[in-house]
Amino acid sequence: MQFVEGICKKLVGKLRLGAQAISLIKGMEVKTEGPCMISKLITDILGINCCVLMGANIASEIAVEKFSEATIGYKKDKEVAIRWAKLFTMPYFLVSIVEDIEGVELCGTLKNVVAIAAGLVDGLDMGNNTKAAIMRIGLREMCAFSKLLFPSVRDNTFFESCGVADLITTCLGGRNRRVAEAFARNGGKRSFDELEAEMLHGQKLQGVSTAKEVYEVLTYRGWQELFPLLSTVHEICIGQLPPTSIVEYRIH
Ligand SMILES: NC(=O)c1ccc[n+]([C@@H]2O[C@H](COP(=O)([O-])OP(=O)(O)OC[C@H]3O[C@@H](n4cnc5c(N)ncnc54)[C@H](O)[C@@H]3O)[C@@H](O)[C@H]2O)c1
Ligand SMILES: O=P(O)(O)OC[C@H](O)CO
Repeated sequence: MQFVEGICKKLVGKLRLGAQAISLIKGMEVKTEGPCMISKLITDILGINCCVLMGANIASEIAVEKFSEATIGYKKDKEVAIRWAKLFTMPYFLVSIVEDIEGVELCGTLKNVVAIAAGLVDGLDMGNNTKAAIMRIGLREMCAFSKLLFPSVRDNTFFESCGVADLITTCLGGRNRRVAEAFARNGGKRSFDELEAEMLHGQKLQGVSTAKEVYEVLTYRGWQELFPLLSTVHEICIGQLPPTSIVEYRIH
C-alpha cells in the first residue's frame, strides 16, 4: 500500500466529476503528523469520497464462490455505501454497511499483525488454547488501539465480518500466519523477507510492515506498554526478541 499515494497523484485531474472510490487495501501509512488510513489518503489526494470494504475474505475461497461476508465502512454518505453494497453482493458474498470507516479499515489493517502472532504460536506448536488466547488479546488490542486513534470507532464494528471474522480466517488460513509459522519453525534465523520471497512467489505480507507502522505510532505516543502483543510482534519480526516472546505477557 506504500505506493497508493504515488498512484493517486497520477490520477489527479483525470477522474470524472462525481467519481467515488472504495478501498480494499489493508494497511496504513505512517506520516510525521501521525497514522493516515488509505481511504483518507485517497480522499485527500483525489478530493473524492472513499468507502472501504474489509472482511473475512481469503481470495482463493471467494474465487470458487464459497459463501462469505464482508463489511463496507462509510463516513457520512449512506446512499453511496448502499450502492457499493449492491454492486458487491452476490448470493455467496453478503455485504453489510457500517457507519464507521476508521473502525472497519483498522480492523482489516490490524488483524494482519495478530495473524503474525497466531502463526508464531503455530510454529512453536503451542496448541489451540494458546492460539485462542493470542487471538483474544489481539482483538482486545485492535479495539483499544483503534479507539485511542479514533474515539468515534464503535465496539460493534469488531463483531462484523471485518472484525472478529476476518481475524479468525486470517489467523487460520492466511499468508501472514503461514509465513510467521515458518519463521518460528526456523527459530527466527531466516528473515521474514527471505521466507516471504520463497513462500509467496512475489506476493507481499502486510502484517510485518503494518507491525512496524503500528510500532512507530506506539513509540511516538508512548503507548507501547498498553499494547504488548502489537509491540512484541514487531520486535520479533526485526529479530530483537525470539519468537517465544509472543507468549510472555502479564495478565491484562
Ligand atoms: N489475497 C487475499 O486473500 C486478500 C483478501 C482480502 C484483502 N486482501 C488485501 O488486498 C491487498 C492486495 O493483496 P493481494 O493478495 O491482491 O496482493 P498481491 O501481492 O497478489 O497483489 C498486489 C498487487 O500490487 C502490485 N504492486 C506492488 N507494488 C506496486 C507498485 N509499487 N506500484 C504498482 N503496483 C504495485 C503488484 O504487482 C500486485 O499486482 C492487500 O492489502 C491485502 O491485505 C487480500
Ligand atoms: O493472506 P493474508 O494473511 O494476507 O490474509 C488474507 C485476507 O486479509 C483475509 O481476509
